[in-house]
Amino acid sequence: MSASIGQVTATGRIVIGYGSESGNSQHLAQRLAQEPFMQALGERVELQELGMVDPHGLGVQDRLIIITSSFGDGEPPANASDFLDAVRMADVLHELHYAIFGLGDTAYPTFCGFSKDLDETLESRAATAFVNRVDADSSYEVFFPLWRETLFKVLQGDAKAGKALNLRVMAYSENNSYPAVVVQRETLNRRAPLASHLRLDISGSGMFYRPGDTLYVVPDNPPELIERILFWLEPDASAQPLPDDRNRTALAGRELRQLGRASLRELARLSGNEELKELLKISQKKQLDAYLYGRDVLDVLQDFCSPDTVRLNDLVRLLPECLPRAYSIASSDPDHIDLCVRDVAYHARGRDYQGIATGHLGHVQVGDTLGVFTQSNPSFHLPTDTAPLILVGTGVGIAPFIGFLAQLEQTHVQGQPIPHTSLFFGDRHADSDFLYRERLEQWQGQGILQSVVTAFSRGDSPTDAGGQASSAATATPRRYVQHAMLEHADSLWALLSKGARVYVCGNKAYLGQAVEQALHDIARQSGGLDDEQAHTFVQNLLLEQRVKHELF
Ligand SMILES: Cc1cc2nc3c(=O)[nH]c(=O)nc-3n(C[C@H](O)[C@H](O)[C@H](O)COP(=O)(O)O)c2cc1C
Repeated sequence: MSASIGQVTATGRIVIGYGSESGNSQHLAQRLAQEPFMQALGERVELQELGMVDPHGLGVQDRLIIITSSFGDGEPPANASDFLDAVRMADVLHELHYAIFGLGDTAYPTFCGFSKDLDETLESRAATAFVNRVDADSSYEVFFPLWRETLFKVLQGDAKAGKALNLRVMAYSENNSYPAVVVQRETLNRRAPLASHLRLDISGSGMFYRPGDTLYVVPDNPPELIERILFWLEPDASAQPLPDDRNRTALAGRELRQLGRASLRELARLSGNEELKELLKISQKKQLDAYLYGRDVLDVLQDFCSPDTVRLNDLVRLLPECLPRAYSIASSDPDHIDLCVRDVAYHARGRDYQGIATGHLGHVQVGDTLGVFTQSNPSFHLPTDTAPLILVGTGVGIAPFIGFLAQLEQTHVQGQPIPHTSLFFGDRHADSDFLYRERLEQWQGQGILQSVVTAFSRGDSPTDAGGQASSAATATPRRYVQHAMLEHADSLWALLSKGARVYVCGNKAYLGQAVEQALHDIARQSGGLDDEQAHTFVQNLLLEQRVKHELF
């Protein structure tokens, strides 16, 4: 006999079984048990380790809610394995009604292996899923409230809601990338190197991301580079297909730019070149790095090898597969991924060079397809509290901040509080390189972004995106974001004193250090700290992860 409790029409017992190694699933299970609609059911809600649940002990009126992670090679957590064994041993469990929320990590080949296996095994024993299984990765905090709402609806009697739920992260990877279609392409600046905003359609892919995450693009090598290498290998045969045409095609999928020691060592062995062998000595690491900077495999072949010692099939064998390239995601929309990509093109040693993936992305057009997969980057996500945010980005390092601001806009539209946010943006020329200026001004107008301070290094006067002249009316020809931060030392100190977090994205060579130095100087100048105290202050910010870097 069913009984109506509060708004929930429940029938029998509700057993929440958790399988957890490091506590995430247990914590979610406890939170679920504390939900008012569960609390209203009183003693009929039971919270247990999943391994303690007897699948035969649940009647047709009862509901089993499973929250579990996967471990090892898609194995159950220790406190859940007995349940899987019991289900496997059962002939039929047709009275059993269950819902599974699986936690996992797409970095593991058997993503949510245990929860998927459990779902399949239960189904094979005629048990009934009353809500579709959830496969969550680090997104679980986003999925959990959506799943809880669905559970609530189903327990109220809306059975269809459980069948309509679709919260399954798909685990794409280098070997299983998602073919995303380019649906928009816009040039963001007017001076080379050009920066572009690309929008990829991922609707229906099961790919899930959060602003701050990384998109990997599986690139195609530039055809001109392949042709040049083939010409170097066999100058006479480049016009006609070679006998080993498969190797020719295979070369297109090999890593031609980021050369590892193993490949170089093999080239040194084949060529017998003493100079290359010398460069590969551990003591020559700096010299090797300096040599490789801006060079590719064709340079190495030309500089150290001869075509009679290195053949096409050797190259195909010794070079690894083309490595996917990482890009910060510049959006917060479940159906799209936006990227902000700058051309890498230069002329050196009589040749035109292109970044491998960036060259590829530089040419893709609307309608083209790119092989992509995402990687979660939890240390660069927005926090859940409303402590102020200080965003410091240079060039295309603004990309993740566009994603953050889009996320804050969504939060704001939902009527929830958002943090006080300041952006410091640096690039070269104010007249051509103020990436996303209009969107930033719009966000300022909407009260989503409180201030934008720019630093254009090539002699243009800095302005506030809101139109106000910044305090640095007398700009020096090389004014960088760290200088702009110092000009706003007092307001930044006030924000830091309120617990602000600092997100830094841009050039690996100098930005991280420059911002840390700026924070040190701000602590001295506006916080009145001495040198040692300022040093400790910055170290603490780093230790507490209140300064977060995404440098490339
Ligand atoms: C050693 C180790 C192995 C893991 N193996 C898997 C795995 O095979 N498949 C998967 O999806 N997740 C795997 N994970 C990720 C966990 O399932 C994920 O971190 C989950 O949120 C942990 O939840 P818990 O704290 O409730 O155990 C593994 C994590 C660790 C630390």
